Amino acid sequence: MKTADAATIAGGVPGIDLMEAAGRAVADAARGMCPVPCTVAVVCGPGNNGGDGFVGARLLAEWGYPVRLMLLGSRAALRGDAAVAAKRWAGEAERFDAGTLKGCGLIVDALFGAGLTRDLDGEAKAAVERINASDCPVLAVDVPSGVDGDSGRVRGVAVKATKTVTFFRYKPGHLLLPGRMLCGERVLAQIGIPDAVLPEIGSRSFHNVPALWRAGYPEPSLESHKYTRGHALVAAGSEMAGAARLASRASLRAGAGVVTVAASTEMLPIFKAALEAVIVRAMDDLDDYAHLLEDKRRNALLVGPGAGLGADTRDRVRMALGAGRPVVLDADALTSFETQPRAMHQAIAASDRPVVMTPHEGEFRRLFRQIAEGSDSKLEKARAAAALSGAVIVLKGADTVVASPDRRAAIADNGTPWLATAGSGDVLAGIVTGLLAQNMPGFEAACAAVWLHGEAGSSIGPGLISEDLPDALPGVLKRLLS
Ligand SMILES: NC(=O)C1=CN([C@@H]2O[C@H](COP(=O)(O)OP(=O)(O)OC[C@H]3O[C@@H](n4cnc5c(N)ncnc54)[C@H](OP(=O)(O)O)[C@@H]3O)[C@@H](O)[C@H]2O)[C@@H](O)CC1
Ligand SMILES: Nc1ncnc2c1ncn2[C@@H]1O[C@H](COP(=O)(O)OP(=O)(O)O)[C@@H](O)[C@H]1O
Ligand SMILES: [K+]
Repeated sequence: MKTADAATIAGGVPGIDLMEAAGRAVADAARGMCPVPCTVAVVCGPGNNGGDGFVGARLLAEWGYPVRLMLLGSRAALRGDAAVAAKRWAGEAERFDAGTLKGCGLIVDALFGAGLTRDLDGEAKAAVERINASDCPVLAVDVPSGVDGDSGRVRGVAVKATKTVTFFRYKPGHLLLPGRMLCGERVLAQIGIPDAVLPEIGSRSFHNVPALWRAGYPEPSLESHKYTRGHALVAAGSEMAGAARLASRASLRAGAGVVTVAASTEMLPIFKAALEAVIVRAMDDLDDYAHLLEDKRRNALLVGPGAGLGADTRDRVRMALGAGRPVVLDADALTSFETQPRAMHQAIAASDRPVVMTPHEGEFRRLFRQIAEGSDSKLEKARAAAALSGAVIVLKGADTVVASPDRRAAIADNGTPWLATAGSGDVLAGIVTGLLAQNMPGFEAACAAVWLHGEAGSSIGPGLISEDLPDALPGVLKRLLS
């Protein structure tokens, strides 16, 4: 945002104009929250976030709202645009104390935004605690004060907002937990920063929305046949047949033309009975898997769901990675390398095709312990793991991060807590595999799969079980592709 700001100002738009536009967006949002004028308490901090607050306060007062403005710090200490905005505010700047929020109908939190540099303590912490203790709705300017915009984490204490207005683009902290929850409803306001500044910023962080990958989404043409749409091979292993079934069905729904499930002979009847369109092949040992890999039409491989832990699964992972095809590693395929993660990274390094890993937080910690303990940012954790392993990392959860070894990373926010149900991750792994079978590049396939999985979950909602997810995909895809 500093670069965006500087480039916009260099392009001829004065900084105070940006602040005026930001303040206006805040005032508009406040008016939306309280259409009938109520007393608004605007709590301003010592930097430009406070400057936005001064502008918002002035406009609300012009519109007939009784406004009380409180300032943390002294008016004389304000600098730059914030000092200009404060000059344009004709009213008082009160000290913020226990009594000042009494009788207010709305609080505007303009304490700290992008300039938060350390944990809140002392007077700033007390101010946030007072805001949170009041039962007023809270409108946060840019980010709820105390939330780190880069990581979404709380620096000591943070405002719990009802609504947050931010500018130009969302920041990671608006999408990552707990920041996203503390934002309440999010509003994105355009304040005059042109998109032309984006190349200069060169951000590698994205919101996982279809614009990021839609252009490369595979669609069949009149000339397509099932083999041109790709052939996914799901190694089922000997445990939990349901996991591989869910993944296989999801691969088909994601558009793979053919899906083969490889399972032990004793498990075959279960698969044959449950999956009509899926080809079922016996795999009782590693030779059987090697034999299945000989057919090069099987062009995307999934190992993990229901695979079982141990040497057999590790061997299958090595064989898959050595087979010159895109590979998805999930669940037991990940945990089986808990004591020898480097062996997995080496096998990945030897593959020149995309590899996608889909760990939840627990699996991630097992594989990337140092990274998990060394950073507070889910975004940077996923990025570091992608760089270390050479795989696209899908670090799952309500704020799933997809990170590529080339440092691109995308954060999703379209899922639903109803996805927290057994087997849901197996479906996700199956969707990724189905998209890789259709030659979607690794990062894009993983982003698209996470988005589709989230949409499918959200379209079902309460009562969702994982079996529902593959069958919700046609509706989601119809909306996406039309
Ligand atoms: N960029 C843009 O395009 C636009 C940006 N705009 C707005 O500017 C905001 C960013 O403004 P900003 O950079 O002045 O930082 P801001 O968030 O006000 O905080 C800095 C002040 O807080 C202080 N401080 C920090 N941490 C602290 C702590 N823990 N406890 C106590 N104090 C602490 C810090 O003090 P210092 O570290 O210097 O001691 C400094 O005084 C941005 O969020 C948006 O709202 C818009 O106007 C539109 C255009
Ligand atoms: N609270 C939540 N909000 C949104 N999505 C969630 C939430 N909890 C879990 N999920 C998603 O559900 C899936 C669960 O996967 P996983 O933990 O591997 O489950 P399983 O092993 O049972 O299949 C992941 O895609 C994850 O992102
Ligand atoms: K704020």
